[in-house]
Amino acid sequence: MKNILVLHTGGTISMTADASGSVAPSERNPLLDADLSLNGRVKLTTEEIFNVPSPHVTPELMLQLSKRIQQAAATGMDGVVITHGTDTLEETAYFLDLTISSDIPVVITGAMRSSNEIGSDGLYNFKSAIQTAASEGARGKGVLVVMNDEIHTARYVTKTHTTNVATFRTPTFGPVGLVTKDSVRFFQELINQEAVNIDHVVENVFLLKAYAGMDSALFEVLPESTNGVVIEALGAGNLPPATLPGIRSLIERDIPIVLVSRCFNGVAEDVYDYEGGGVQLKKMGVIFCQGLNGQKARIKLIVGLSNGKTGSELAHYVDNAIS
Ligand SMILES: NC(=O)C[C@H](N)C(=O)O
Repeated sequence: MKNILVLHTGGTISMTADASGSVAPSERNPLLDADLSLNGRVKLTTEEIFNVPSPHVTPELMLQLSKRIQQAAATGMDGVVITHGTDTLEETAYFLDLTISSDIPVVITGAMRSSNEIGSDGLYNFKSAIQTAASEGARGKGVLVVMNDEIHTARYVTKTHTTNVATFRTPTFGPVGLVTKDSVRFFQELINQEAVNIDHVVENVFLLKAYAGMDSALFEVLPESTNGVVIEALGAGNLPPATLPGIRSLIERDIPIVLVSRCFNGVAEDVYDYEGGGVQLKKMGVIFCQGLNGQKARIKLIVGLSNGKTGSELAHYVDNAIS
């Protein structure tokens, strides 16, 4: 029998739709009444650690969740399942992946349809997540996201559709496993990454998206207290030339700038050697982050800074996304 800790945090999976179709938190989380012991194979211990829609989730709440999971691992739990709203699920999942050092399975899930809607996917995803957390194959694989029968890594999964139940996808690399009625199968090797220890989260790390004709205006209005900036750059990792004065002034202020691509697939690299091209940006000191999307790169920058990393150590930590 596996002892699994369930941590409910809120989101559509625990919400109810009213007669007009508007969705809001339920008076009582319907998942609390679900009997999902998988025919006596698992014993669930359930906590509502918080109950918020995921747009209300902050890095501070992610840290609280991370600490609770580490404590559960230290006190003998065999696995952890987290239910979460889908809007920021990928950010929480990646934050946990970067900060939890235990190798017990940690699985996060959510739902696209609330508990009383036709075709509600919550209970089913919850069951799949429990199955995964109770499986031997999930050990040592970092934080996993289970939705719609698929298993994805926290590092690369992203929400791709506003309503479709098949919203969670892993661009470029694909899912790492599959949940069937009775089994959990993994079909990709996972890359391990060492977790870092943090006891607080650094604030004022911003995310900007590049666009045709972008200039330095947004860089110039960043507050004095800015600790870091992530830019979703164009294509393989290029920016319009008019952004360069803004980039230069941030680098002169020792504010780390991390660059990812705004493209859905692929990695950012210093390929182009023209004004604003990746070669020039890298020479200026911009950190290229390979394979993460903007919101994940921001989480990684927050975790790195909160761990006290600076300079080349921070650059190595942030850019080392694939190897
Ligand atoms: N499907 C969902 O869970 C979306 C909801 N707005 C949330 O993230 O809390």
